[in-house]
Amino acid sequence: MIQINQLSKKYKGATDYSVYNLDLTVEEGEIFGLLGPNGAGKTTLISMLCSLLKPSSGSFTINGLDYHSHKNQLKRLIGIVPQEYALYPTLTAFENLTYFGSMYGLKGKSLRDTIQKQLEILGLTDFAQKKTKTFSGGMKRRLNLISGILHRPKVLFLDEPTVGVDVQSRTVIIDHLRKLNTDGTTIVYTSHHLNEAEQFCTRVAIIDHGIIICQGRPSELIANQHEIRHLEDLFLKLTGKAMRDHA
Ligand SMILES: Nc1ncnc2c1ncn2[C@@H]1O[C@H](COP(=O)(O)OP(=O)(O)OP(=O)(O)O)[C@@H](O)[C@H]1O
Repeated sequence: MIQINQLSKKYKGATDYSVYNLDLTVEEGEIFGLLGPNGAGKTTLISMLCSLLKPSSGSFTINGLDYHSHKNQLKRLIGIVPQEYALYPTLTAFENLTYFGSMYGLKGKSLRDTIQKQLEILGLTDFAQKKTKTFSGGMKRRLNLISGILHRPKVLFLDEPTVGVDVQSRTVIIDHLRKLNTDGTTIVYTSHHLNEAEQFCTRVAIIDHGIIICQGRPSELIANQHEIRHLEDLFLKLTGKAMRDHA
């Protein structure tokens, strides 16, 4: 489904690579977790896969399509849920979603029905006509999710979709992502919630300094290590306890 070959990114003026010669395959139907400390390169990688950022070198295909030759086809195939809220604060929830739906060529009754259904599943029906600037963090995260899935993408990229939300919102978001996956959407997501990733992902890759240092099924990665009971233990063992401050 996703085939990444020797993908690298060095930002303009930077001395180091943020992603370096990265090879990775994600199979159709997976829920794949990209895990790593702050500054590891997760957002950089996901931004390149969403075609929001140009790679310095290397290549990737999604469903056999390469960005350079099939840009428009690829854009329809994928959904993006960015880390920053992609919402217009002075528009209502319904207006925001109508705008995002129209960007994917959706319109009319079918778009309105899809929006209403998604708002209902994510518990936002009563707030459809409210401006999003009045929403709590959890509500914005749920709305941000809907904006990326209205066109029923085959592959969904999510950058920290549950950051800063309470357990209730997180449960609704994860349950909905599971349902989307069961219905045929391949999911690639980044998170700092290692317990969540352990439960949610079919496979994970731990990234540090732009390089994959370990990948596999969470249960197998844990079973293969002595005195490691959870993904978080393995994560700390592999990436260390030093903080990763950068500016
Ligand atoms: N626009 C940019 N210009 C220059 N350097 C950047 C830019 N964006 C990110 N970086 C650098 O690239 C590296 C990887 O950053 P990235 O945001 O991809 O990490 P991350 O794993 O997503 O981190 P976090 O968990 O904090 O979101 C960091 O060293 C960061 O400082």
